[in-house]
Amino acid sequence: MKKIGVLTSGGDAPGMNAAIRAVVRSGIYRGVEVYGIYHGYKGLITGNIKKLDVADVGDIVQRGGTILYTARCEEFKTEEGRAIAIQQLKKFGIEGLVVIGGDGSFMGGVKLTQLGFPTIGIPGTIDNDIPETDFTLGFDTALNTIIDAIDKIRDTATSHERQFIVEVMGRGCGDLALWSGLADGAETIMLPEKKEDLDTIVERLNRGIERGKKHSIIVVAEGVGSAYDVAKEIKSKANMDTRVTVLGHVQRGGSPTAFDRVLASRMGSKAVELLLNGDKGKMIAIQNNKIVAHDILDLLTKKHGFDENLYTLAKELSI
Ligand SMILES: Nc1ncnc2c1ncn2[C@@H]1O[C@H](COP(=O)(O)OP(=O)(O)OP(=O)(O)O)[C@@H](O)[C@H]1O
Ligand SMILES: O=P(O)(O)OC[C@H]1O[C@](O)(CO)[C@@H](O)[C@@H]1O
Ligand SMILES: [Mg+2]
Repeated sequence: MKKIGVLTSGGDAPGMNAAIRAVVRSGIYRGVEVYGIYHGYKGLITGNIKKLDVADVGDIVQRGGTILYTARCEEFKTEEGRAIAIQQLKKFGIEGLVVIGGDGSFMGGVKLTQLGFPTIGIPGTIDNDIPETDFTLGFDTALNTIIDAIDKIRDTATSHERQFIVEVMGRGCGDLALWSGLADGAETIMLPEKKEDLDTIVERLNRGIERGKKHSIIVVAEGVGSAYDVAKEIKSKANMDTRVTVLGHVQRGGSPTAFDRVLASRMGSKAVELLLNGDKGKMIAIQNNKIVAHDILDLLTKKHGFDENLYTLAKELSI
């Protein structure tokens, strides 16, 4: 293999740039040319492709977002779209591809692999919703952004003796809510994986109030529903002064943490190594601090594991 490509696809995540840098530099170090494909699969179809040199990925390890831009591309889901993409890859002489993104992006990669075009995935999404990896790129940074925000919210919650409902991202996965809730000592954590009825939650809040606790933080994963609805229901069940904060896309930005930068570097290098060894249709993962690879079709039949122990611990510590 003499030329490989790299693209980012789906929602962006801090650490994607560090992964792009690692793919480009590991590729060049191993003697191959590396091409950046802009705007995800859309750029593959339109041929928005450019050779990247060592200097092109300088000064980006610390930057959030993705210098390659990202997109969701409906056309790539069609056979015709993918046929054009393959033509473009052939035109540029690119023989292997690293896809940095989420589960949808990996499905796209698998389709390319099935068409005889080797692809390796790197999990990049703040949600941490990918099976068979302990962490995805961006999760740790987003977590730290959330914690910083909740610490600030707690100051005002304490001063005004209010109950704050904070909505964090995570469409189908409650990891951001669970980890931030535990790290911030939230009184209640609401997750899509663990439905708890509001009466129980209100009872617990009331017990706290009886003990003299005048404020509390409730962290809600977006997959559970709107924080505004939760606040409305709490108000209807108990006379509490509530406020809502929806953290939104601020969670997707910012300079990646050291953890995400190191993870991105390890994953990017491993992806290139695998591709050049003739591997395909695999996703790089981290398990017990080891960088490993899993068959994408296999792993997409599974669900990201819910950490029951962490949930129990969070409950234990917020009695
Ligand atoms: N089944 C599929 N076949 C071919 N391409 C796909 C498929 N599913 C998704 N893709 C491609 O991958 C892109 C990104 O997918 P998706 O919007 O699901 O995001 P993702 O990678 O799962 O990231 P996230 O969910 O973290 O935002 C799609 O817009 C499409 O171009
Ligand atoms: O606004 P967008 O780009 O559609 O993304 C929103 C979604 O992306 C995620 O942050 C994952 O990247 C989800 O938690 C959220 O629902
Ligand atoms: Mg997804």
